[in-house]
Amino acid sequence: MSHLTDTKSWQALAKHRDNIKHMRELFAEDNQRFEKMSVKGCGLLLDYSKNRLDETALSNLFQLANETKLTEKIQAMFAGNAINTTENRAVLHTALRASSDTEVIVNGQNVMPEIQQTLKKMEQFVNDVHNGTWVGYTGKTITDIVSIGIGGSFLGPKIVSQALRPYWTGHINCHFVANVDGTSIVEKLKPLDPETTLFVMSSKSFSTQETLTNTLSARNWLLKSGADKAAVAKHFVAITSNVAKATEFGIEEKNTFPMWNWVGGRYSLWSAIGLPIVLLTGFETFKTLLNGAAEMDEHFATQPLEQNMPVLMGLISLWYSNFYGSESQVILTYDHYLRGLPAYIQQLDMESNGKSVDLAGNSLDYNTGPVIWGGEGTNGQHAYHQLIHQGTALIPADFIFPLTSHNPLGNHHIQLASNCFGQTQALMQGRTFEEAKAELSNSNLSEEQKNIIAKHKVMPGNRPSNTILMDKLTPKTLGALIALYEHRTFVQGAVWDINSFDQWGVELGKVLGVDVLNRLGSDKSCSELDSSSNSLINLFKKGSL
Ligand SMILES: O=P(O)(O)OC[C@H]1O[C@H](O)[C@H](O)[C@@H](O)[C@@H]1O
Repeated sequence: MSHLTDTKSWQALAKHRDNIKHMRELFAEDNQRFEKMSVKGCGLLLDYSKNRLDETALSNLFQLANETKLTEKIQAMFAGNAINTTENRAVLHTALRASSDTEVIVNGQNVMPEIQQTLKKMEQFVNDVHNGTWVGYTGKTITDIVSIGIGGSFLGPKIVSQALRPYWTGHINCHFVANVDGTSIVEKLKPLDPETTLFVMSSKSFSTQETLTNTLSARNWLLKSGADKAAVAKHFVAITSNVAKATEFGIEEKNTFPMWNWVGGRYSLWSAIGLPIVLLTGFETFKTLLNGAAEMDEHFATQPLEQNMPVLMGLISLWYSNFYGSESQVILTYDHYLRGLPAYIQQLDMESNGKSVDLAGNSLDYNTGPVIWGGEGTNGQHAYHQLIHQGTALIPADFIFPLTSHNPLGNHHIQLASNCFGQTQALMQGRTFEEAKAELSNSNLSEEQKNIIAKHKVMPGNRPSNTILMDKLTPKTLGALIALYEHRTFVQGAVWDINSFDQWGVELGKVLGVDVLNRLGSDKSCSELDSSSNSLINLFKKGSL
Protein backbone atom coordinates (compact mmCIF):
# COMPACT_ATOMS: atom_id res chain seq x y z
CA MET A 1 0.00 0.00 0.00
CA SER A 2 1.30 3.44 -0.81
CA HIS A 3 1.52 5.93 2.01
CA LEU A 4 -1.99 7.07 2.94
CA THR A 5 -1.58 10.73 2.05
CA ASP A 6 -0.03 9.75 -1.31
CA THR A 7 -2.98 7.68 -2.43
CA LYS A 8 -4.92 8.99 -5.41
CA SER A 9 -8.14 9.26 -3.44
CA TRP A 10 -6.51 11.19 -0.58
CA GLN A 11 -5.05 13.67 -3.04
CA ALA A 12 -8.38 13.98 -4.83
CA LEU A 13 -10.22 14.57 -1.55
CA ALA A 14 -7.75 17.27 -0.50
CA LYS A 15 -8.24 19.01 -3.85
CA HIS A 16 -12.00 18.66 -3.85
CA ARG A 17 -12.61 19.92 -0.30
CA ASP A 18 -12.92 23.57 -1.26
CA ASN A 19 -15.19 22.90 -4.23
CA ILE A 20 -18.04 21.62 -2.11
CA LYS A 21 -20.97 23.99 -1.95
CA HIS A 22 -22.62 25.18 1.25
CA MET A 23 -25.11 22.57 2.45
CA ARG A 24 -27.91 25.07 2.04
CA GLU A 25 -27.20 25.07 -1.69
CA LEU A 26 -26.80 21.31 -1.85
CA PHE A 27 -30.24 20.84 -0.31
CA ALA A 28 -31.79 23.53 -2.51
CA GLU A 29 -30.40 21.89 -5.65
CA ASP A 30 -31.57 18.37 -4.88
CA ASN A 31 -34.83 17.62 -3.14
CA GLN A 32 -33.93 13.93 -3.13
CA ARG A 33 -30.87 14.51 -0.97
CA PHE A 34 -32.37 12.79 2.09
CA GLU A 35 -33.46 9.75 0.02
CA LYS A 36 -30.02 9.50 -1.55
CA MET A 37 -28.11 10.06 1.66
CA SER A 38 -29.85 7.94 4.24
CA VAL A 39 -29.60 4.22 4.98
CA LYS A 40 -31.88 1.92 6.94
CA GLY A 41 -30.81 -1.31 8.58
CA CYS A 42 -30.81 -3.27 11.84
CA GLY A 43 -33.70 -1.18 13.19
CA LEU A 44 -31.79 2.08 12.69
CA LEU A 45 -31.91 4.86 10.16
CA LEU A 46 -28.81 6.90 9.44
CA ASP A 47 -29.44 10.27 7.83
CA TYR A 48 -26.06 11.57 6.67
CA SER A 49 -27.43 14.16 4.26
CA LYS A 50 -26.48 17.10 6.50
CA ASN A 51 -22.79 16.67 5.78
CA ARG A 52 -20.30 18.52 3.59
CA LEU A 53 -20.50 15.86 0.95
CA ASP A 54 -21.34 15.68 -2.72
CA GLU A 55 -21.08 12.74 -5.12
CA THR A 56 -17.42 13.35 -5.88
CA ALA A 57 -16.43 13.53 -2.22
CA LEU A 58 -18.35 10.37 -1.44
CA SER A 59 -16.93 8.40 -4.32
CA ASN A 60 -13.41 9.48 -3.37
CA LEU A 61 -14.03 8.40 0.22
CA PHE A 62 -15.14 4.96 -0.99
CA GLN A 63 -12.10 4.88 -3.22
CA LEU A 64 -9.95 5.64 -0.18
CA ALA A 65 -11.56 2.71 1.61
CA ASN A 66 -10.73 0.49 -1.37
CA GLU A 67 -7.17 1.74 -1.68
CA THR A 68 -6.63 1.01 2.02
CA LYS A 69 -8.19 -2.47 1.67
CA LEU A 70 -10.99 -1.85 4.12
CA THR A 71 -13.10 -4.82 3.01
CA GLU A 72 -10.19 -7.23 3.39
CA LYS A 73 -9.47 -5.81 6.84
CA ILE A 74 -13.09 -6.27 7.93
CA GLN A 75 -12.92 -9.89 6.78
CA ALA A 76 -9.66 -10.40 8.66
CA MET A 77 -11.27 -9.24 11.90
CA PHE A 78 -14.29 -11.53 11.57
CA ALA A 79 -12.04 -14.45 10.62
CA GLY A 80 -10.10 -14.21 13.87
CA ASN A 81 -6.78 -13.11 12.40
CA ALA A 82 -4.37 -11.59 14.93
CA ILE A 83 -5.09 -8.02 13.82
CA ASN A 84 -4.00 -6.66 17.22
CA THR A 85 -0.43 -6.98 16.02
CA THR A 86 1.42 -5.50 19.00
CA GLU A 87 -0.13 -8.07 21.33
CA ASN A 88 -0.48 -10.80 18.71
CA ARG A 89 -4.17 -11.22 19.45
CA ALA A 90 -7.34 -11.79 17.49
CA VAL A 91 -10.13 -9.25 17.94
CA LEU A 92 -13.36 -11.15 18.33
CA HIS A 93 -16.03 -9.27 20.22
CA THR A 94 -18.16 -10.18 17.19
CA ALA A 95 -17.87 -13.90 18.09
CA LEU A 96 -19.48 -13.17 21.46
CA ARG A 97 -22.74 -12.35 19.74
CA ALA A 98 -22.51 -14.70 16.76
CA SER A 99 -25.08 -17.48 16.49
CA SER A 100 -24.08 -20.70 18.22
CA ASP A 101 -23.68 -22.68 14.98
CA THR A 102 -20.96 -20.35 13.67
CA GLU A 103 -17.37 -21.57 13.79
CA VAL A 104 -14.70 -19.08 14.82
CA ILE A 105 -11.22 -20.49 14.97
CA VAL A 106 -8.51 -18.96 17.16
CA ASN A 107 -5.16 -20.75 17.30
CA GLY A 108 -6.69 -23.83 15.73
CA GLN A 109 -9.62 -23.98 18.16
CA ASN A 110 -13.28 -23.13 17.71
CA VAL A 111 -14.06 -20.58 20.42
CA MET A 112 -17.85 -20.78 20.06
CA PRO A 113 -18.51 -23.72 22.46
CA GLU A 114 -16.72 -21.90 25.29
CA ILE A 115 -18.75 -18.75 24.62
CA GLN A 116 -21.98 -20.75 24.72
CA GLN A 117 -20.98 -22.52 27.95
CA THR A 118 -20.25 -19.19 29.58
CA LEU A 119 -23.62 -17.83 28.52
CA LYS A 120 -25.27 -20.88 30.08
CA LYS A 121 -23.33 -20.39 33.29
CA MET A 122 -24.41 -16.73 33.39
CA GLU A 123 -28.03 -17.70 32.84
CA GLN A 124 -27.93 -20.31 35.61
CA PHE A 125 -26.24 -17.95 38.04
CA VAL A 126 -28.71 -15.12 37.41
CA ASN A 127 -31.67 -17.47 37.74
CA ASP A 128 -30.27 -18.73 41.06
CA VAL A 129 -29.91 -15.19 42.36
CA HIS A 130 -33.33 -14.13 41.11
CA ASN A 131 -35.24 -17.12 42.43
CA GLY A 132 -33.47 -17.08 45.79
CA THR A 133 -31.50 -20.32 45.34
CA TRP A 134 -28.30 -18.32 45.76
CA VAL A 135 -28.41 -16.81 49.24
CA GLY A 136 -26.04 -14.80 51.42
CA TYR A 137 -24.10 -16.20 54.38
CA THR A 138 -27.05 -15.87 56.77
CA GLY A 139 -29.46 -17.50 54.33
CA LYS A 140 -31.07 -14.28 53.14
CA THR A 141 -31.98 -13.59 49.51
CA ILE A 142 -29.67 -11.25 47.60
CA THR A 143 -31.20 -7.81 47.09
CA ASP A 144 -28.26 -5.73 45.87
CA ILE A 145 -25.36 -6.22 43.49
CA VAL A 146 -22.24 -4.08 43.64
CA SER A 147 -20.32 -4.27 40.41
CA ILE A 148 -16.64 -3.43 40.84
CA GLY A 149 -14.59 -2.72 37.72
CA ILE A 150 -13.15 0.16 35.74
CA GLY A 151 -12.68 1.19 32.10
CA GLY A 152 -14.35 -1.32 29.82
CA SER A 153 -15.20 -3.44 32.85
CA PHE A 154 -17.37 -0.58 34.09
CA LEU A 155 -18.64 1.61 31.27
CA GLY A 156 -20.29 -1.09 29.16
CA PRO A 157 -22.31 -2.77 31.96
CA LYS A 158 -23.19 0.55 33.58
CA ILE A 159 -24.30 2.38 30.47
CA VAL A 160 -26.20 -0.50 28.95
CA SER A 161 -27.97 -1.16 32.25
CA GLN A 162 -28.90 2.50 32.43
CA ALA A 163 -30.14 2.49 28.85
CA LEU A 164 -32.26 -0.60 29.48
CA ARG A 165 -33.92 0.74 32.62
CA PRO A 166 -37.42 -0.02 31.26
CA TYR A 167 -36.43 -3.70 30.99
CA TRP A 168 -35.26 -4.24 34.58
CA THR A 169 -36.98 -7.26 36.08
CA GLY A 170 -37.18 -5.71 39.54
CA HIS A 171 -35.51 -8.66 41.28
CA ILE A 172 -32.46 -6.76 42.28
CA ASN A 173 -30.70 -3.37 42.53
CA CYS A 174 -27.29 -2.81 41.06
CA HIS A 175 -24.63 -0.27 42.04
CA PHE A 176 -21.38 0.44 40.21
CA VAL A 177 -18.03 1.25 41.79
CA ALA A 178 -15.08 2.12 39.56
CA ASN A 179 -12.88 4.84 41.01
CA VAL A 180 -10.19 4.14 43.60
CA ASP A 181 -11.35 7.24 45.49
CA GLY A 182 -12.58 5.65 48.74
CA THR A 183 -15.55 8.02 48.76
CA SER A 184 -17.03 6.13 45.84
CA ILE A 185 -17.25 2.74 47.56
CA VAL A 186 -18.00 4.17 51.01
CA GLU A 187 -21.01 6.10 49.71
CA LYS A 188 -22.26 3.13 47.67
CA LEU A 189 -22.04 0.72 50.60
CA LYS A 190 -23.63 3.01 53.19
CA PRO A 191 -27.26 2.02 52.56
CA LEU A 192 -26.49 -1.66 51.85
CA ASP A 193 -26.80 -4.73 54.04
CA PRO A 194 -23.78 -7.08 53.89
CA GLU A 195 -26.05 -10.10 54.38
CA THR A 196 -27.96 -9.39 51.17
CA THR A 197 -25.24 -7.82 48.98
CA LEU A 198 -23.35 -9.70 46.29
CA PHE A 199 -20.18 -8.30 44.70
CA VAL A 200 -19.42 -8.85 41.02
CA MET A 201 -15.74 -8.17 40.49
CA SER A 202 -14.92 -7.52 36.83
CA SER A 203 -11.33 -7.40 35.73
CA LYS A 204 -10.04 -9.00 32.58
CA SER A 205 -6.46 -8.86 33.86
CA PHE A 206 -7.23 -9.21 37.56
CA SER A 207 -4.40 -6.76 38.12
CA THR A 208 -6.04 -3.34 37.88
CA GLN A 209 -5.20 -1.35 40.99
CA GLU A 210 -8.56 0.36 41.41
CA THR A 211 -10.55 -2.85 41.10
CA LEU A 212 -8.31 -4.87 43.43
CA THR A 213 -8.33 -2.13 46.08
CA ASN A 214 -12.11 -1.73 45.92
CA THR A 215 -12.59 -5.50 46.08
CA LEU A 216 -10.39 -5.74 49.19
CA SER A 217 -12.37 -2.95 50.86
CA ALA A 218 -15.61 -4.69 49.93
CA ARG A 219 -14.32 -7.92 51.46
CA ASN A 220 -13.32 -6.11 54.67
CA TRP A 221 -16.77 -4.54 54.83
CA LEU A 222 -18.33 -7.98 54.62
CA LEU A 223 -15.98 -9.50 57.22
CA LYS A 224 -16.55 -6.57 59.59
CA SER A 225 -20.25 -7.34 59.59
CA GLY A 226 -19.49 -10.58 61.39
CA ALA A 227 -19.13 -12.87 58.39
CA ASP A 228 -16.28 -15.37 58.43
CA LYS A 229 -13.90 -16.08 55.55
CA ALA A 230 -16.09 -18.90 54.21
CA ALA A 231 -18.82 -16.31 53.64
CA VAL A 232 -16.73 -14.66 50.92
CA ALA A 233 -17.70 -17.47 48.53
CA LYS A 234 -21.37 -16.55 48.89
CA HIS A 235 -20.82 -12.84 48.31
CA PHE A 236 -18.17 -12.57 45.59
CA VAL A 237 -18.05 -13.67 41.99
CA ALA A 238 -15.42 -12.60 39.48
CA ILE A 239 -15.19 -12.19 35.73
CA THR A 240 -11.65 -12.50 34.55
CA SER A 241 -9.27 -14.11 32.09
CA ASN A 242 -6.91 -14.69 35.01
CA VAL A 243 -8.71 -17.37 37.03
CA ALA A 244 -5.51 -18.33 38.90
CA LYS A 245 -5.18 -14.84 40.35
CA ALA A 246 -8.86 -14.72 41.23
CA THR A 247 -8.67 -17.97 43.22
CA GLU A 248 -5.47 -16.79 44.90
CA PHE A 249 -7.47 -13.74 45.94
CA GLY A 250 -10.09 -15.96 47.59
CA ILE A 251 -12.75 -16.25 44.93
CA GLU A 252 -13.71 -19.86 44.34
CA GLU A 253 -13.08 -21.13 40.84
CA LYS A 254 -16.72 -22.14 40.44
CA ASN A 255 -17.65 -18.52 41.09
CA THR A 256 -15.51 -17.18 38.26
CA PHE A 257 -16.69 -16.46 34.72
CA PRO A 258 -14.10 -16.54 31.94
CA MET A 259 -12.90 -13.78 29.63
CA TRP A 260 -10.55 -14.20 26.74
CA ASN A 261 -7.56 -12.23 25.52
CA TRP A 262 -9.24 -11.86 22.11
CA VAL A 263 -11.80 -9.50 23.64
CA GLY A 264 -10.57 -5.98 24.35
CA GLY A 265 -11.76 -4.32 27.57
CA ARG A 266 -13.66 -1.62 25.71
CA TYR A 267 -15.39 -4.25 23.57
CA SER A 268 -16.26 -6.59 26.42
CA LEU A 269 -19.82 -5.84 27.49
CA TRP A 270 -21.02 -8.74 25.30
CA SER A 271 -19.00 -11.23 27.36
CA ALA A 272 -19.51 -12.22 31.01
CA ILE A 273 -18.49 -8.63 31.79
CA GLY A 274 -22.14 -7.97 30.92
CA LEU A 275 -23.26 -9.98 33.99
CA PRO A 276 -24.68 -6.90 35.80
CA ILE A 277 -26.86 -6.29 32.73
CA VAL A 278 -28.18 -9.84 32.96
CA LEU A 279 -28.77 -9.50 36.70
CA LEU A 280 -30.83 -6.38 36.12
CA THR A 281 -32.68 -7.23 32.92
CA GLY A 282 -32.71 -11.03 32.75
CA PHE A 283 -31.04 -13.42 30.32
CA GLU A 284 -33.51 -13.08 27.45
CA THR A 285 -33.04 -9.31 27.29
CA PHE A 286 -29.28 -9.79 27.20
CA LYS A 287 -29.64 -12.31 24.37
CA THR A 288 -31.73 -9.78 22.45
CA LEU A 289 -29.04 -7.17 22.98
CA LEU A 290 -26.50 -9.64 21.54
CA ASN A 291 -28.81 -10.33 18.60
CA GLY A 292 -29.09 -6.62 17.84
CA ALA A 293 -25.31 -6.35 17.75
CA ALA A 294 -25.08 -9.52 15.63
CA GLU A 295 -27.42 -7.95 13.06
CA MET A 296 -25.10 -4.98 12.81
CA ASP A 297 -22.12 -7.35 12.45
CA GLU A 298 -23.87 -9.02 9.54
CA HIS A 299 -24.66 -5.65 7.99
CA PHE A 300 -21.04 -4.50 8.42
CA ALA A 301 -19.61 -7.70 6.98
CA THR A 302 -21.90 -7.94 3.97
CA GLN A 303 -23.29 -4.59 2.83
CA PRO A 304 -21.54 -2.74 0.01
CA LEU A 305 -19.53 0.26 1.21
CA GLU A 306 -22.15 2.70 -0.13
CA GLN A 307 -24.92 1.16 1.99
CA ASN A 308 -22.84 0.23 4.98
CA MET A 309 -23.67 2.35 8.02
CA PRO A 310 -20.43 1.91 10.01
CA VAL A 311 -18.41 2.47 6.85
CA LEU A 312 -20.31 5.65 6.01
CA MET A 313 -20.00 6.98 9.54
CA GLY A 314 -16.32 6.10 9.76
CA LEU A 315 -15.45 7.72 6.45
CA ILE A 316 -17.49 10.83 7.19
CA SER A 317 -15.83 11.24 10.56
CA LEU A 318 -12.40 10.80 8.96
CA TRP A 319 -13.31 13.34 6.27
CA TYR A 320 -13.60 16.07 8.90
CA SER A 321 -10.58 14.96 10.96
CA ASN A 322 -8.24 14.76 8.01
CA PHE A 323 -9.52 17.31 5.54
CA TYR A 324 -11.11 20.03 7.69
CA GLY A 325 -8.78 19.91 10.71
CA SER A 326 -11.69 19.07 12.98
CA GLU A 327 -10.35 17.93 16.34
CA SER A 328 -13.45 16.90 18.20
CA GLN A 329 -16.79 15.27 17.56
CA VAL A 330 -19.89 15.39 19.68
CA ILE A 331 -22.48 12.70 20.42
CA LEU A 332 -25.86 14.15 21.35
CA THR A 333 -28.40 11.67 22.63
CA TYR A 334 -31.98 12.89 22.66
CA ASP A 335 -33.08 10.19 25.06
CA HIS A 336 -32.55 10.30 28.80
CA TYR A 337 -31.87 6.55 28.95
CA LEU A 338 -28.94 7.08 26.55
CA ARG A 339 -27.38 9.85 28.61
CA GLY A 340 -24.31 7.72 29.33
CA LEU A 341 -23.63 6.74 25.72
CA PRO A 342 -21.24 9.64 24.94
CA ALA A 343 -18.96 8.50 27.79
CA TYR A 344 -19.09 4.95 26.47
CA ILE A 345 -18.20 6.00 22.92
CA GLN A 346 -15.51 8.28 24.31
CA GLN A 347 -13.61 5.31 25.76
CA LEU A 348 -14.36 3.11 22.78
CA ASP A 349 -13.09 5.58 20.23
CA MET A 350 -10.37 7.49 22.06
CA GLU A 351 -8.69 4.45 23.58
CA SER A 352 -8.89 2.66 20.23
CA ASN A 353 -7.80 5.39 17.85
CA GLY A 354 -5.68 7.67 20.01
CA LYS A 355 -2.55 6.48 18.22
CA SER A 356 0.29 8.20 16.37
CA VAL A 357 2.21 5.43 14.61
CA ASP A 358 1.04 3.12 11.85
CA LEU A 359 1.12 -0.69 12.07
CA ALA A 360 4.75 -0.71 10.94
CA GLY A 361 5.64 1.77 13.69
CA ASN A 362 6.13 4.82 11.45
CA SER A 363 5.08 8.21 12.81
CA LEU A 364 1.91 9.48 11.20
CA ASP A 365 1.64 12.75 9.31
CA TYR A 366 -2.17 12.88 9.50
CA ASN A 367 -4.67 13.23 12.34
CA THR A 368 -6.15 10.14 13.94
CA GLY A 369 -8.82 9.82 16.64
CA PRO A 370 -10.70 13.01 17.46
CA VAL A 371 -11.74 14.02 20.97
CA ILE A 372 -15.18 12.50 21.57
CA TRP A 373 -17.53 14.22 23.96
CA GLY A 374 -21.21 14.92 24.34
CA GLY A 375 -24.26 14.61 26.49
CA GLU A 376 -28.03 14.41 26.45
CA GLY A 377 -30.34 16.74 24.60
CA THR A 378 -31.85 19.15 25.28
CA ASN A 379 -29.59 19.96 28.25
CA GLY A 380 -26.60 20.62 26.00
CA GLN A 381 -28.55 23.21 24.02
CA HIS A 382 -28.41 25.46 27.08
CA ALA A 383 -24.70 24.92 27.54
CA TYR A 384 -22.24 23.93 24.84
CA HIS A 385 -24.34 24.05 21.65
CA GLN A 386 -23.46 27.75 21.38
CA LEU A 387 -19.89 26.76 20.53
CA ILE A 388 -21.04 24.15 18.04
CA HIS A 389 -23.20 26.76 16.26
CA GLN A 390 -20.95 29.80 16.33
CA GLY A 391 -17.53 28.85 17.72
CA THR A 392 -14.38 28.83 15.58
CA ALA A 393 -13.95 25.04 15.74
CA LEU A 394 -15.75 22.67 13.38
CA ILE A 395 -17.43 20.02 15.53
CA PRO A 396 -19.35 17.34 13.61
CA ALA A 397 -22.29 16.06 15.63
CA ASP A 398 -24.25 12.82 15.87
CA PHE A 399 -27.85 13.25 16.99
CA ILE A 400 -29.52 10.08 18.28
CA PHE A 401 -33.28 9.97 18.73
CA PRO A 402 -35.91 7.21 19.25
CA LEU A 403 -39.20 8.05 17.53
CA THR A 404 -41.25 6.62 20.39
CA SER A 405 -40.65 7.27 24.06
CA HIS A 406 -40.90 4.68 26.83
CA ASN A 407 -42.55 7.42 28.85
CA PRO A 408 -45.13 9.21 26.71
CA LEU A 409 -46.12 12.22 28.75
CA GLY A 410 -48.09 15.17 27.42
CA ASN A 411 -46.08 17.10 24.84
CA HIS A 412 -42.68 16.07 26.12
CA HIS A 413 -41.68 13.81 23.27
CA ILE A 414 -42.87 16.04 20.46
CA GLN A 415 -40.91 18.90 22.01
CA LEU A 416 -37.84 16.70 22.34
CA ALA A 417 -38.15 15.80 18.63
CA SER A 418 -38.56 19.44 17.62
CA ASN A 419 -35.40 20.35 19.48
CA CYS A 420 -33.39 17.51 18.00
CA PHE A 421 -34.45 18.15 14.40
CA GLY A 422 -34.38 21.92 14.88
CA GLN A 423 -30.77 21.80 16.02
CA THR A 424 -29.59 19.80 13.01
CA GLN A 425 -31.45 22.18 10.73
CA ALA A 426 -29.97 25.28 12.39
CA LEU A 427 -26.47 23.83 12.21
CA MET A 428 -26.89 23.10 8.53
CA GLN A 429 -28.63 26.31 7.44
CA GLY A 430 -27.12 28.87 9.74
CA ARG A 431 -28.33 32.45 9.51
CA THR A 432 -27.02 34.94 6.97
CA PHE A 433 -26.29 38.58 7.66
CA GLU A 434 -29.33 39.59 5.63
CA GLU A 435 -31.58 37.27 7.61
CA ALA A 436 -30.22 38.57 10.88
CA LYS A 437 -30.69 42.14 9.71
CA ALA A 438 -34.27 41.44 8.64
CA GLU A 439 -35.03 40.11 12.10
CA LEU A 440 -33.99 43.48 13.50
CA SER A 441 -36.06 45.52 11.08
CA ASN A 442 -38.69 46.52 13.65
CA SER A 443 -36.26 47.49 16.36
CA ASN A 444 -35.43 51.07 17.36
CA LEU A 445 -31.71 50.57 16.85
CA SER A 446 -29.74 52.85 14.57
CA GLU A 447 -28.59 51.43 11.23
CA GLU A 448 -25.05 51.21 12.54
CA GLN A 449 -26.15 49.35 15.67
CA LYS A 450 -28.30 46.99 13.59
CA ASN A 451 -25.27 46.16 11.46
CA ILE A 452 -23.16 45.37 14.50
CA ILE A 453 -25.82 43.24 16.21
CA ALA A 454 -26.61 41.43 12.96
CA LYS A 455 -22.94 40.44 12.64
CA HIS A 456 -23.11 38.83 16.08
CA LYS A 457 -26.27 36.98 15.11
CA VAL A 458 -24.82 35.50 11.92
CA MET A 459 -24.39 31.75 12.10
CA PRO A 460 -22.20 30.32 9.36
CA GLY A 461 -24.19 27.11 9.04
CA ASN A 462 -22.67 24.33 6.93
CA ARG A 463 -21.99 22.58 10.24
CA PRO A 464 -22.25 18.83 9.78
CA SER A 465 -24.40 16.33 11.60
CA ASN A 466 -25.61 12.76 11.29
CA THR A 467 -29.00 11.84 12.66
CA ILE A 468 -29.62 8.30 13.86
CA LEU A 469 -33.24 7.31 14.43
CA MET A 470 -34.85 4.16 15.74
CA ASP A 471 -38.47 3.25 16.41
CA LYS A 472 -37.80 2.80 20.10
CA LEU A 473 -34.83 2.21 22.36
CA THR A 474 -35.00 -1.56 22.87
CA PRO A 475 -32.37 -4.20 23.68
CA LYS A 476 -32.20 -4.93 19.95
CA THR A 477 -31.76 -1.38 18.72
CA LEU A 478 -29.32 -0.63 21.55
CA GLY A 479 -27.19 -3.63 20.58
CA ALA A 480 -27.16 -2.50 16.97
CA LEU A 481 -26.35 1.09 17.93
CA ILE A 482 -23.34 0.18 20.08
CA ALA A 483 -22.04 -2.24 17.44
CA LEU A 484 -22.45 0.55 14.86
CA TYR A 485 -20.05 2.72 16.85
CA GLU A 486 -17.65 -0.16 17.44
CA HIS A 487 -17.41 -0.75 13.71
CA ARG A 488 -17.21 2.97 12.92
CA THR A 489 -14.14 3.04 15.15
CA PHE A 490 -12.73 0.04 13.28
CA VAL A 491 -13.25 1.66 9.88
CA GLN A 492 -11.24 4.71 10.83
CA GLY A 493 -8.43 2.68 12.40
CA ALA A 494 -8.30 0.49 9.28
CA VAL A 495 -8.01 3.43 6.87
CA TRP A 496 -5.46 5.15 9.11
CA ASP A 497 -3.48 1.89 9.24
CA ILE A 498 -3.20 1.98 13.03
CA ASN A 499 -3.75 -0.64 15.72
CA SER A 500 -7.13 0.20 17.26
CA PHE A 501 -6.86 -2.62 19.77
CA ASP A 502 -3.91 -1.89 22.03
CA GLN A 503 -3.51 0.86 24.65
CA TRP A 504 0.14 1.36 25.53
CA GLY A 505 -0.45 4.92 26.76
CA VAL A 506 -2.79 3.62 29.46
CA GLU A 507 -0.28 0.94 30.42
CA LEU A 508 2.44 3.56 30.99
CA GLY A 509 0.14 5.50 33.31
CA LYS A 510 -0.31 2.33 35.38
CA VAL A 511 3.48 1.79 35.69
CA LEU A 512 4.24 5.39 36.66
CA GLY A 513 1.39 5.32 39.17
CA VAL A 514 3.06 2.42 40.99
CA ASP A 515 6.35 4.31 41.21
CA VAL A 516 4.65 7.35 42.75
CA LEU A 517 2.71 5.09 45.13
CA ASN A 518 5.99 3.63 46.41
CA ARG A 519 7.40 7.11 46.95
CA LEU A 520 4.26 8.26 48.76
CA GLY A 521 4.54 5.27 51.08
CA SER A 522 8.23 5.73 51.87
CA ASP A 523 9.54 7.63 54.95
CA LYS A 524 12.14 9.46 52.89
CA SER A 525 11.49 12.93 51.53
CA CYS A 526 11.26 12.76 47.74
CA SER A 527 13.97 14.63 45.82
CA GLU A 528 14.75 12.47 42.77
CA LEU A 529 11.97 13.69 40.46
CA ASP A 530 11.21 17.07 38.90
CA SER A 531 10.61 19.87 41.41
CA SER A 532 6.86 19.89 40.90
CA SER A 533 6.43 16.13 41.44
CA ASN A 534 8.83 16.17 44.44
CA SER A 535 6.86 18.98 46.09
CA LEU A 536 3.44 17.48 45.45
CA ILE A 537 4.55 14.11 46.87
CA ASN A 538 6.14 15.74 49.92
CA LEU A 539 3.06 17.89 50.57
CA PHE A 540 0.85 14.81 50.48
CA LYS A 541 3.12 13.12 53.01
CA LYS A 542 2.96 16.18 55.24
CA GLY A 543 -0.81 16.14 54.92
CA SER A 544 -1.28 19.91 54.93
CA LEU A 545 -0.11 22.97 53.00
O1 LIG B 1 -10.67 -5.34 33.10
P1 LIG B 1 -9.36 -4.85 33.57
O2 LIG B 1 -8.23 -5.76 33.21
O3 LIG B 1 -9.38 -4.54 35.05
O4 LIG B 1 -9.05 -3.50 32.82
C1 LIG B 1 -9.81 -2.34 33.01
C2 LIG B 1 -9.36 -1.27 32.02
O5 LIG B 1 -7.96 -1.11 32.21
C3 LIG B 1 -7.30 -0.20 31.35
O6 LIG B 1 -7.60 1.10 31.72
C4 LIG B 1 -7.62 -0.43 29.90
O7 LIG B 1 -7.11 0.61 29.15
C5 LIG B 1 -9.11 -0.55 29.68
O8 LIG B 1 -9.38 -0.87 28.34
C6 LIG B 1 -9.63 -1.64 30.57
O9 LIG B 1 -10.99 -1.83 30.32
